[in-house]
Amino acid sequence: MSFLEVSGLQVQEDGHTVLHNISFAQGEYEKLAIAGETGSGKSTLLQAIAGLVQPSAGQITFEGKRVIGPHDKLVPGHEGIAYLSQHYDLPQFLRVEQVLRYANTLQGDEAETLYEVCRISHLKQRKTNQLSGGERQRIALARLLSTWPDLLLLDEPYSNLDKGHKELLKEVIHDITERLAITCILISHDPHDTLSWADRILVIEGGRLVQQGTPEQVYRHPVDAYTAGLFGSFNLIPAAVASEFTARTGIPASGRDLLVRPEHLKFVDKGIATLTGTVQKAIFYGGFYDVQVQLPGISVTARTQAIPASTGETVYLTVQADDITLI
Ligand SMILES: Nc1ncnc2c1ncn2[C@@H]1O[C@H](COP(=O)(O)OP(=O)(O)OP(=O)(O)O)[C@@H](O)[C@H]1O
Repeated sequence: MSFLEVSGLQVQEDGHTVLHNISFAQGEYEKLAIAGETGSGKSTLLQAIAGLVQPSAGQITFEGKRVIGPHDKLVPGHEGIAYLSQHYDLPQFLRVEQVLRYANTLQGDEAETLYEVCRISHLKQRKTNQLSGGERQRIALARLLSTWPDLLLLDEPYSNLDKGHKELLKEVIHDITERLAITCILISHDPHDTLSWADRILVIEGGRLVQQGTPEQVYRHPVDAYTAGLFGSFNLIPAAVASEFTARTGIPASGRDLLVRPEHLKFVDKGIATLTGTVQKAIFYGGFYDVQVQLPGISVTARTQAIPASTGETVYLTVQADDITLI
């Protein structure tokens, strides 16, 4: 029995199918992230898991029991599952301590641990209208967790936070898993948040689950250009010029397009190069340069720590077989 099992889930809104036949399972304490472009159905998927959106087909099973949709339940939601919406709300003009007391089902020490984990112990005497966005969010989170759910669904928790509040919230989310033993699913549009945190990432495109895998798998071997683009920049090499790239790699010419990440195109000496080109321009990004190189038939971007040559000069490149994805 899986901790969470979603099978053949379909959701319709206003006559449109928003989620198509989604199936996956999550183990207890497995950190699952959901990635996808705006409008792909990520929030709808979390809301269906929370029992807040009615599936039109399929089912969701949590800890062995079916999650009931809002059409079949007087008070929508599931007591073991908490959903932190992008649009959370706090009561106005109350002291934080009052907000938490009204929601709280926990006893003294447990409640204090929760407030400590959420980094809000020092805010209890403040009024809710005297808080920053990051503080409000951590209080909303503590209020939600005071029912001590087994599964926490976080919908874009880092959007609209400055760097300091974002880093603090990352520590809070880490401690929610480690200290409170609550399993999390997280949506973020920033690949740094998902790649660095998740055990597994689900990629949603147009309401369909198009790939699931470890961060390394989805980053290094995306199934298509859409998935590749969610996690960073890439070069799309059309099949017509692909043989130049696969030369000396042992990858057979397959008539398919290739994906290569900029950092996987390496500047090398002429003797071991597979590609010869001309530097078009180099753009400085702080920790690295993106160098645009004109090859026969295509311009590519290679990422490097140091500019290999001046504009107009010849450079030599190579790429390893493992770093090429056929699509
Ligand atoms: N209640 C609803 N009524 C009609 N359409 C809806 C409803 N809820 C969602 N949709 C539509 O379903 C699609 C998926 O929406 P959803 O909010 O799940 O996407 P998302 O991937 O979370 O987007 P974002 O990243 O912008 O939050 C969108 O086209 C949206 O307009």
